[in-house]
Amino acid sequence: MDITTEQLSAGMQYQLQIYFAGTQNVKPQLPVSFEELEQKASEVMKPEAFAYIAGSAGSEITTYNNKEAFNHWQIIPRMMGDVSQRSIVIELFGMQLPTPVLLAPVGVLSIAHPEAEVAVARAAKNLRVPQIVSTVSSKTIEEIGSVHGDHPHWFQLYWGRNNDFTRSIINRAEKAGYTAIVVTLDTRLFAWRERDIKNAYLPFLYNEGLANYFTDPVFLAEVGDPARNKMETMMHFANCFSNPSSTWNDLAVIRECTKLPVIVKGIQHANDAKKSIDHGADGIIVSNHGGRQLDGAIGAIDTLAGICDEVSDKTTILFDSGIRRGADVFKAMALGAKAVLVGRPYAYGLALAGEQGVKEVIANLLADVDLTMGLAGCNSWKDVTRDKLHHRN
Ligand SMILES: Cc1cc2nc3c(=O)[nH]c(=O)nc-3n(C[C@H](O)[C@H](O)[C@H](O)COP(=O)(O)O)c2cc1C
Ligand SMILES: CC(C)CC(=O)C(=O)O
Repeated sequence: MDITTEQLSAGMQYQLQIYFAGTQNVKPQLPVSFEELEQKASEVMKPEAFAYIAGSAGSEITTYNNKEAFNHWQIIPRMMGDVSQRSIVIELFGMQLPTPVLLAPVGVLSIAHPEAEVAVARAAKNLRVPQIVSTVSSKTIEEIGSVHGDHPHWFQLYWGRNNDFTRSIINRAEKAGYTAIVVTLDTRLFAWRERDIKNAYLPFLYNEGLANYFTDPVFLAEVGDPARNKMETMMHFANCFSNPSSTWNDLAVIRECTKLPVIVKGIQHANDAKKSIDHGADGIIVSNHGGRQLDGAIGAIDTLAGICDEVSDKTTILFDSGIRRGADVFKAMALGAKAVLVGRPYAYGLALAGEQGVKEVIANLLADVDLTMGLAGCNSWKDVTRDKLHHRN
């Protein structure tokens, strides 16, 4: 009997196409493993731009902990269930999405590729994966939003002292079709990043990542011509970018600005998860910013179980920081996440091959997710439960 492609799983079909291309001497364009991808990106990018993306806070132990912590959780596979009809579809904020992966907000992407977030948007739309667009994107939220059209795209807010700017930028995001607002809480201070300090490199000082500020009526009304006085412009940017004196009660400002779901990013403790719910957030992203903010922090995946135990019946929980492979996605979902975000891997894909590079990196990850689910003996995320994991300790 011939095996039809319909009988093959998505992940296997994808993999067989790669092997088949190999018989014609066509090899994948990009390295498949994250470690080789990162290495290759380091060879083609400007050293200071690569260091900005790859780097983390201080000794970079938090990024190491993120990776290591995934090894604390080990998958216990089950045999001989029928896993021929798998689905990695999820539901998120009333929306059906074909996969559990979202593209994390990654700012200043013009340091990786001239088409920056616009190339990412094209790839995301093609793969039907939502993109979360950063306030400090290199292209404007309107340019990126117009690529997406009806395809889901969310806006990530850097929330500073200037409430008029906050209202203005949320309003622009709503008009440009963004369907959720992600408020990042772990970046109220800019971390001590040794690689960037050594290189004396901060992309904003080269106008990278300022597209949304330089097109915002509130920002422009205060600054006038941004080229006129660079120092003054930077002071206004800092004012709009962060506010270390804000407290939970201030979340009301954002809640009052929008009817869209508000999701807070950077939660690492169950009590903060509870606070965010009490103050009107519709969801949380358990994240330590990929290790880029607090040096010496706990590996992000190790905080997920406790947070899910406390609040998963009250809110929607997403996860990021260190997702590199299908097994990482499986573990986060088994611990209780409803979806995951991926950061650096797609930034490297972008640096190496633009839109096509982002597509390849994410398509590889999705095939791996599908195969991991099947090999673990699961058909859908309903089957991916805590009892499929063993905690090594
Ligand atoms: C170069 C770079 C820029 C980032 N910019 C933002 C940003 O603008 N807003 C934000 O909330 N998070 C930002 N992040 C953090 C990501 O959203 C995400 O939390 C992190 O990259 C996940 O970890 P991973 O890179 O290990 O996948 C950035 C991360 C990187 C690597
Ligand atoms: C302005 C920054 C803090 C952007 C960012 O989130 C990052 O570099 O991690």
